[in-house]
Amino acid sequence: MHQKWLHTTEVEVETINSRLSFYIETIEVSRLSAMAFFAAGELQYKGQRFFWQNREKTFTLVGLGHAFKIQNNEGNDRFDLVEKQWKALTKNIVKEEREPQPILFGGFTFDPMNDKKGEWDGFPQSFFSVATYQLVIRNDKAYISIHLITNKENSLGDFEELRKERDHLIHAAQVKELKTYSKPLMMNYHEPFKQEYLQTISNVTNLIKANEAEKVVIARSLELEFEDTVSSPQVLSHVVNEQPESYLFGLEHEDLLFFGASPERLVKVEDGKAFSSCVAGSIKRGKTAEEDKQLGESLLKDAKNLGEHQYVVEMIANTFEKNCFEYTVPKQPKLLKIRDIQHLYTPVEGKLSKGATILQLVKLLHPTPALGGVPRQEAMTVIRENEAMNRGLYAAPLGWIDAEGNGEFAVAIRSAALKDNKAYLYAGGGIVADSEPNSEYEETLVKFRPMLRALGGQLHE
Ligand SMILES: C=C(O[C@@H]1C=C(C(=O)O)C=C[C@H]1O)C(=O)O
Ligand SMILES: [Mg+2]
Repeated sequence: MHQKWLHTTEVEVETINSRLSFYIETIEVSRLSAMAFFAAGELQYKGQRFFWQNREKTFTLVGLGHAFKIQNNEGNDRFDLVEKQWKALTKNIVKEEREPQPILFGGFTFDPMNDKKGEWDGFPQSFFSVATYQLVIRNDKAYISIHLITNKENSLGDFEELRKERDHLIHAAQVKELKTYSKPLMMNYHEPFKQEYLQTISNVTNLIKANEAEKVVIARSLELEFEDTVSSPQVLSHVVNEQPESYLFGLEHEDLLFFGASPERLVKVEDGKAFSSCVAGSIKRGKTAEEDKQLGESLLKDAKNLGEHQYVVEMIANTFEKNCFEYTVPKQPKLLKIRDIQHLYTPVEGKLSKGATILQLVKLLHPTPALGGVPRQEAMTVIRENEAMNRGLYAAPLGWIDAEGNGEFAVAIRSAALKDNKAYLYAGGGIVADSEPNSEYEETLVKFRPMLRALGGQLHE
């Protein structure tokens, strides 16, 4: 194994109420499979792992174990609180050139005011962690960092143990865990709220016609049951192989795995530049190249879908207007084609004003009208009162930040929660005055496909 020692750092950090030492050691390793590294943590770190890959596949991140958690149930203050604690934790870290830094990974649930019971019971409104073992693959190089954050006086012995364990994990990832996984065996497929969903869509279009809101995104869930408990690497490996054009993610919290393949960026910040994307308006892929092209062209001209899209463009442009000294928004949407569906897509870019940060943008942007609606508060009330489920992290901001203020959040759609031998799949769509219950229903079926496929479920036409 080729190894290059980088550095060991000890910094004193004052968090909200205690003094901690932050030990970091990063080594470069010969390239290894991120999935195999994730799988190597199956015994020791199950329930404390995460996986992330950006759309361009230029950045892959895996975390095993929690060196430190930042979590809270503080409603609207949750974004500020995570930012404050992360700053406190990292303010003394000395940046070394070109090395990956400690990364904070996690998400903010869709709606802290939703109290419906279900698979998300016990999940915090904000849940982030710094991994004990962090794998970063970037620019074709792989780095593994050990993070130890402790209030103990002398932790060098503990750190030595972590080094041994790291070497076992690397060995397992390179030698033992390169498996191919079969699809889980599905026993039951429930569409629990189909009639309610169709009814809700017609109720919501009536509310919209009565001017109680302009656009509301309504979602529903599917429940699958499997013969056996399904493991995280098993489903993630299928998602990774089957959805090359999306953000790929998996986040474990105790016995729940939330995972998915989303085409939608909420916000990315890199060296003071901010990027967001408006993704709303959908049509299926064609069976032939010609049909696909025709469907795409009709989507680009369709008034109902352009309407859905425009709400998102206006809101994101408005947020960039207030937080950037310079920004661009193309006048016309393009097509974003992914395996199962095509969307209207408008990228937005800007240069951040002084004081604007990625977490502030997440706070301001979430939920965009692609996932919530217009006006925001009215739409959230309609969602809360009309959806049968708790969205948890579905349609919510999920991603990472580093100590320098760089990071990226996707909108966690095309996603599912896995708990024991059950999976809950989520999909929704933007409802406007001229929405049709049946075609919205069809749209959700298309949006379920990526996760249904990864889980070995049947595919609807
Ligand atoms: C809500 C979802 O997707 C969102 C809704 C879309 C629509 O209604 O056209 C398109 C893309 C997403 O912004 C979902 O996939 O569950
Ligand atoms: Mg739609």
